[in-house]
Amino acid sequence: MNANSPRHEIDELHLQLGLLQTLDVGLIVLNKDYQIHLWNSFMENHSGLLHSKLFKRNIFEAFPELPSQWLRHKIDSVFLLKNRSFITWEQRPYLFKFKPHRPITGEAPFMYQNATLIPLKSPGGEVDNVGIIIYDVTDAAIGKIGLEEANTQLQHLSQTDQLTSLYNRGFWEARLRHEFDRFSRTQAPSSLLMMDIDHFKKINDNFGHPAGDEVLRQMAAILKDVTRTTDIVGRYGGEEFGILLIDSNAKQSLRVTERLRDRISRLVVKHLNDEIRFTISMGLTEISNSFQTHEQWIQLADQALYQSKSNGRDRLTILGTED
Ligand SMILES: Nc1nc2c(ncn2[C@@H]2O[C@H](COP(=O)(O)OP(=O)(O)OP(=O)(O)O)[C@@H](O)[C@H]2O)c(=O)[nH]1
Repeated sequence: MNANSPRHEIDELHLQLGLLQTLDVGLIVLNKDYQIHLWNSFMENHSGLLHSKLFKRNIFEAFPELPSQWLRHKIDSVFLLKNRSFITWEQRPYLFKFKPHRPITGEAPFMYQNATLIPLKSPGGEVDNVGIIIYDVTDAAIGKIGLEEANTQLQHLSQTDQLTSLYNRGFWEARLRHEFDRFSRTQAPSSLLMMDIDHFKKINDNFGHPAGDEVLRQMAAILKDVTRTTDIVGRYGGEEFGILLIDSNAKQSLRVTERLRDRISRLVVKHLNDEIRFTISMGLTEISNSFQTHEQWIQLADQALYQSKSNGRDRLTILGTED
């Protein structure tokens, strides 16, 4: 038989496809009408549908759940451009919703898949068929997703104060520095509010450390409550907190300090049989071009807080808005 005869080509193709049948990947061959010409044993095993049942059926009719418009477009461009095309699980977790089958991937809800679309050329250079190879990448995908989740959790832990769930000092100060740098470009006002619970040591001494912790937690919850989600709330030290009020000048920030004083004055922290009331002192400073560094901004707000303390506590002092 002539090596280039159609009969020989088909035999050759069958030989190759026979080999591919044994591989642990899915293989589908489609013609230009999206009719299935090959559905290998991997696909049979995972779909529960035999090649003989699917032979010459339009793949989009046989699998209406496929993203038909998108996949049709992909297949068409492989026919047209005669180039390979790739689909990764990160783009779409799967093409065919198969159950995961490996014990290690017990937590996977389905088989994650990568796919390669290959133009199958006849010796004349025509592309009459497209092969789709489906790879089971569930283990790799689950590993990567797990790693990303662990990283997010780690990142959260490294930014957050355990007791109050506010930003910890390091992260809060980094955000403040960022805002300070941004100000030099935008000149958008922000204000820094530093605050401290009055006579907190007495709360610990009189009611115990766990009661003190509860006071800190409830104080933190109020801080979150009276601020916008864009404001940056942090625990600066033991019983000292800082809030970066974004896009608020000192005058606008007074609405927050008033709300805060009102909420704290009505707060009664119940712990065991005790009812704990407390007050806070505050220092407020609007950002200014006169600061060379963000530390100077913190220093002035801290100085304002210190003045509130030395003038009798339970009050607000504003410093540094005259320029
Ligand atoms: N319960 C509890 N106490 C803390 C924590 N961190 C710091 N403290 C306590 O906070 C207290 C701070 O006391 P001081 O700095 O003397 O301030 P103060 O008693 O609030 O007095 P003024 O600030 O002058 O009104 C100390 O007793 C610390 O032990 C914490 O995480 N939990």
